Amino acid sequence: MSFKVQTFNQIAERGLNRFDPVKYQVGSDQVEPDAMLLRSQNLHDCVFNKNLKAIARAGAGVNNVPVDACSKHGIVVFNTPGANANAVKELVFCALLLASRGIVDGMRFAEGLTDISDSSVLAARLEKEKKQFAGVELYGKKLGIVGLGAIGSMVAEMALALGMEVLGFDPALSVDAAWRLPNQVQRMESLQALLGQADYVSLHVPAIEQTKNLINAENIGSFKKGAVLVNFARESIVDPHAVLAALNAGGLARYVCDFPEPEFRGRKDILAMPHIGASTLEAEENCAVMAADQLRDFLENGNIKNSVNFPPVAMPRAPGTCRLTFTNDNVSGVLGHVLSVLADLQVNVVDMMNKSRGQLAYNIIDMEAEPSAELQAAVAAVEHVIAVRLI
Ligand SMILES: NC(=O)c1ccc[n+]([C@@H]2O[C@H](COP(=O)([O-])OP(=O)(O)OC[C@H]3O[C@@H](n4cnc5c(N)ncnc54)[C@H](O)[C@@H]3O)[C@@H](O)[C@H]2O)c1
Ligand SMILES: O=C(O)CC[C@@H](O)C(=O)O
Repeated sequence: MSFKVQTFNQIAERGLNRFDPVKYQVGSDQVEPDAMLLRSQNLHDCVFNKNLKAIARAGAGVNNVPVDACSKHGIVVFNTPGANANAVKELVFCALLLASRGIVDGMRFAEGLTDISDSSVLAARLEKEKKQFAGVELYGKKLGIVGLGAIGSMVAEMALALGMEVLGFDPALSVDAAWRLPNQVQRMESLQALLGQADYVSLHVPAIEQTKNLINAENIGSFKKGAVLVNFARESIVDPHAVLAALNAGGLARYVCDFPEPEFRGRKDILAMPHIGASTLEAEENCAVMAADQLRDFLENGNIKNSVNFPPVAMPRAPGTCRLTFTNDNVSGVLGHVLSVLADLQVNVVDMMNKSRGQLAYNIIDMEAEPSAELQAAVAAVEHVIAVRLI
């Protein structure tokens, strides 16, 4: 059994090393790959080859992957939940400080005093001018966190440790995420309520249809006067024109984000970084290793962990068996039909698992003996079966 994995973007070496070179050909030049491994590469206009079985996003957001189209073709899409959350949390801490203290302007000012060569003259000038760069402390301020998943919950913990009050809003909070959340986080019933009370607002929601322009011209007026908006989630979540208008009107004090826009240039009240929230050695390695391991387990065993469109499925392999996996539309009767095909071909089933998620169902069947050549085609021909593999 051998597989081709096509890579996009800079994938950490530690992740690439997880692929055994005897079984895998890995690289950006692979054609007709079994799987793709990527970071922010936009796949929306990509034409997928018929052999493609899986796409692994080494990161959290999957807005660069056409997930619905993948589901239609039975392509499993993975991400790496939480693997870069600490990196983003640390940069949010930095963003809160940058927004509150005269760090950037003060450093630029000091750097700009190039005409002063005497250090005591320089020190006297800096002492005289430093009042322009005075700021405020985070301690005692209110941080509103929108989206309390992997990153939001870590930001909450950090803010509480800094002595901030934390307000949270997440109407879709999972049970696991709720368990992770410190109980001092005050639950807000609406985004509006959070915006009205927070001194700082940090966004940690996915870029999906429901979060497009979540911060917009209608609700930007709800921010507390002088509040700071922090966006290390995605550009589509914030309407930049609404932010610019609020900054110009003095409603918002600062916008710190990971997504520069041409109109942001030269503004002292906007600090825009080049999408570096997850750009740490540790996060890049964590994401690459997790993505690679998930791909390997899927390609070699058909197991699925951390998919955004398929259910989680893992079945230990019964020794000496051959494994059939298939994806089907989640309608009744398909599994029964496939089992009758196997019975007609005199195949003995040793173990099996069937799970569904939304419109899709996924099945693993371990069979006693090596099946005849016609089995895969016979299963593929069953109505509502989308993809079949023999592993
Ligand atoms: N800047 C970067 O480099 C960087 C790095 C990692 C993640 N991100 C972005 O951050 C996002 C969040 O990452 P995560 O790891 O915390 O994901 P996550 O899935 O663990 O958490 C997202 C949370 O948002 C909540 N949510 C969804 N819709 C919401 C809404 N309308 N209002 C409030 N909450 C809502 C979900 O219920 C979930 O709890 C990612 O989807 C990605 O786009 C950016
Ligand atoms: O790969 C990156 O650098 C960014 C990843 C980040 O945006 C994510 O959604 O995890």
